Amino acid sequence: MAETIKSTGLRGQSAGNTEICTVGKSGSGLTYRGYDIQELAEKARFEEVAYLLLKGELPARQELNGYISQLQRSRGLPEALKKVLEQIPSDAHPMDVLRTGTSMLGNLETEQRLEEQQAHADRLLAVMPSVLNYWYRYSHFGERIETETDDTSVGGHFLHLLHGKPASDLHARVMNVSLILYAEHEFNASTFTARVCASTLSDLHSCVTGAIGSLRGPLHGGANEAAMEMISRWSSPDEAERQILGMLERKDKIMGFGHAIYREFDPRSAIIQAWARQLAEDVGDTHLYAVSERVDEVMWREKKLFPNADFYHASAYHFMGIPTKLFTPIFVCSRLTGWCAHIFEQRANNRIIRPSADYVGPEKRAWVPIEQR
Ligand SMILES: CC(=O)SCCNC(=O)CCNC(=O)[C@H](O)C(C)(C)COP(=O)(O)OP(=O)(O)OC[C@H]1O[C@@H](n2cnc3c(N)ncnc32)[C@H](O)[C@@H]1OP(=O)(O)O
Ligand SMILES: O=C([O-])CC(=O)C(=O)O
Repeated sequence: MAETIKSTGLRGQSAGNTEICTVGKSGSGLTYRGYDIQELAEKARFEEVAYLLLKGELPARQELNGYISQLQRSRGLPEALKKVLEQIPSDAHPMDVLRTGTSMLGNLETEQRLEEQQAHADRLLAVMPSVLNYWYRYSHFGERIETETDDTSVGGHFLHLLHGKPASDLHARVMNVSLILYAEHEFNASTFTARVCASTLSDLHSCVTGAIGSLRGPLHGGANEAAMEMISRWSSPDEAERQILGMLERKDKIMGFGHAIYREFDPRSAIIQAWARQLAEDVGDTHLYAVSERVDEVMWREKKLFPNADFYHASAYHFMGIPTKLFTPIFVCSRLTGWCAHIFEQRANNRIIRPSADYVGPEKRAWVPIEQR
């Protein structure tokens, strides 16, 4: 029995090799192709990190400039995809919109051969903010927006499409860091979904569509939205503390805390926390950031549970005027890079992923005719 519980959720079991990322190893505990997350968040552009993950090495200056131009040129939406997006109601969850948008794109720009995989991954990276914001602005405000902007960064472009004006330097900087932090995380649930799908030799759009479905859940990417809904209910740190103690008493899950691999801290949290603090000062926030810090303190004091990547993303995104339901879709715009890198890796050394199950159902028994049941 103890063995069954331990192995639930495949925890602690290796499911394969990867050259892309380490999680929970020495140092800061998170590296992308050998580069430490802290250094990447401080020094890199997201487009450089995307290049690193998808193509294996950091780009030289010319390669980076070329990549940025390529992404800029690939932001347009086919008319048939716009038509589909216009059919999706305003109360749909935006993760469902991305799932449908990716799937539709797979019908319009189908991956035919393995050699096309890089081009399709780059296209998805360029076009995902367009899919989301075209639907959002049309369904909520009746506007058919132009999705091609001059913005050089994916993060700045995203905010530009959302708000209809170029992002401030501070907001573009925070989006850059956020997209880097969310880009890759080894065999997490959504990436594993993508790899399982890739292992059947399916197409890239199917792998990404499945991964979006896995990321949507509140135990994974959906936790940033759930954390925002939770902290926005409380108007002071004292109220937050009372409510959290009550939730812990009732054995409720506190969204944005804990992790399947990290045991003491998630190295991404302190990085986005510092930006959330700066944004709080920038907008003159009077309580939301303080509420977040108090929840963090109480969770550590009571349970030795720490904020994961999602918790401080909630207040950071909120301070940039991003609607809560778009939080997890931003995660998609970033994690696409990790998913696609893993799809490539799986394809390069493939064997169909097909584990076994321990049967715990009824013993073999006799068929009962329907009249006798
Ligand atoms: C980007 C990301 O996807 S990061 C993860 C985002 N998800 C969340 O923030 C959702 C909240 N967190 C959780 O549900 C979990 O911590 C998970 C899903 C992330 C990890 O789950 P597990 O690997 O099963 O967690 P773990 O084995 O560390 O749990 C140990 C104990 O702490 C408890 N625990 C873990 N996280 C929490 C939490 N956020 N709130 C309350 N209790 C928790 C578990 O219930 C478990 O208690 P038990 O031993 O009495 O059953
Ligand atoms: O690794 C995990 O299980 C979840 C996570 O933090 C991520 O996907 O970024």
